[in-house]
Amino acid sequence: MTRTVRAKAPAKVNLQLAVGAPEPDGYHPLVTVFQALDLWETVEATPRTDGQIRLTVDVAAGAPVDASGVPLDGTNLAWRAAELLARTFGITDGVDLHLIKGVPVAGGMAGGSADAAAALVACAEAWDTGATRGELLTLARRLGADVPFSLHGHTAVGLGRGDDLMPAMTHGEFHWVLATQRDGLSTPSVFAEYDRRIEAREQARSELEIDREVMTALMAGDPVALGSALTNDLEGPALALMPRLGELLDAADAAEACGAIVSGSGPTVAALARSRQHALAMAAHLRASRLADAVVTASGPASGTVLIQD
Ligand SMILES: C[C@@](CO)(OP(=O)(O)O)[C@H](O)COP(=O)(O)OP(=O)(O)OC[C@H]1O[C@@H](n2ccc(N)nc2=O)[C@H](O)[C@@H]1O
Ligand SMILES: Nc1ncnc2c1ncn2[C@@H]1O[C@H](COP(=O)(O)OP(=O)(O)O)[C@@H](O)[C@H]1O
Repeated sequence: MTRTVRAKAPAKVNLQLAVGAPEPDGYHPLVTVFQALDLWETVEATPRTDGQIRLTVDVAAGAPVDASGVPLDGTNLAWRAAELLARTFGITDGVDLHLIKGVPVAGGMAGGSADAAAALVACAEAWDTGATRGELLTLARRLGADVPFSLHGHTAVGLGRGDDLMPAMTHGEFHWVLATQRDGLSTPSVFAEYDRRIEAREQARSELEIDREVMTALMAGDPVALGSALTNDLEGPALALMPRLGELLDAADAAEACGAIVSGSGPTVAALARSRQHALAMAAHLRASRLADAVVTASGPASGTVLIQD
């Protein structure tokens, strides 16, 4: 009897994103601190005996997601993850993949990477590959820079392309408000804008170091200290491509956010609150500003990719 296996993977926000000059292959060396948030992508995998992969997409109830830009073919990251896993483990079965999206598309929150991580975990189980977590992590790195963190979750430092992970110590829960836009920003175009800026200045950031203030604030569980330590080298480029995000950052400031930042390559704005209650008040303020298409609250750190048991 065929059975359906479900896995869920978290969204992320970058608490620090320091970007170096591009390498010859176009990729940029990063020092980043990721935090997983409790907004989830769910992937359902049902084996097929004909060797084919098929993919369908839904939106989770109430999620701020316009899924019209999600590819339904072999370019979808979840599809690529299933293909890579099958090739690696000599699997001849196919799979029906059903994605239930809870993370904005092209929002700088790694929704596609979460789908890839969840597809790896769900298909590994559905096909009974016996793959270890370490083997899945190796495949995740081949799928994209953010995919290993989607698998790992919690809070972690990312080096190299962002895919060389070290767990970070944290204390307690952090409460976030996420202001999303219907129009996404493409990650390569934000990195390209970053490159134009460093060419104009004729130099990139000279040192790439883990921000001690971020690490100390995480260990202390101190949202005020963490809020003032948030940094993102891609924020300037994202603002240049979508200037209205500047008004959202100002609105978060006016709502007394501990700190607010463009998440990764944007355009989601992530604002850190003092408490869950403050997050709800800030969300109401940002909704009333009408500067975002949707505003949701989330908490971190959330777990990495896990199987959902029925
Ligand atoms: C910027 C970040 C920050 O966490 O995330 P998002 O904000 O997009 O979610 C990541 O570095 C994005 O990771 P991800 O989206 O997985 O990247 P990939 O699919 O591997 O690469 C997409 C494109 O991003 C650029 N890229 C990505 C990672 C990196 N270290 N240097 C790069 O220059 C390249 O132009 C690459 O072609
Ligand atoms: N499973 C997927 N979900 C969303 N987008 C996907 C997926 N697979 C491929 N894509 C493509 O990747 C782009 C970036 O997607 P996403 O991961 O949501 O954003 P970001 O890289 O900003 O975190 C999308 O615009 C889409 O073209």
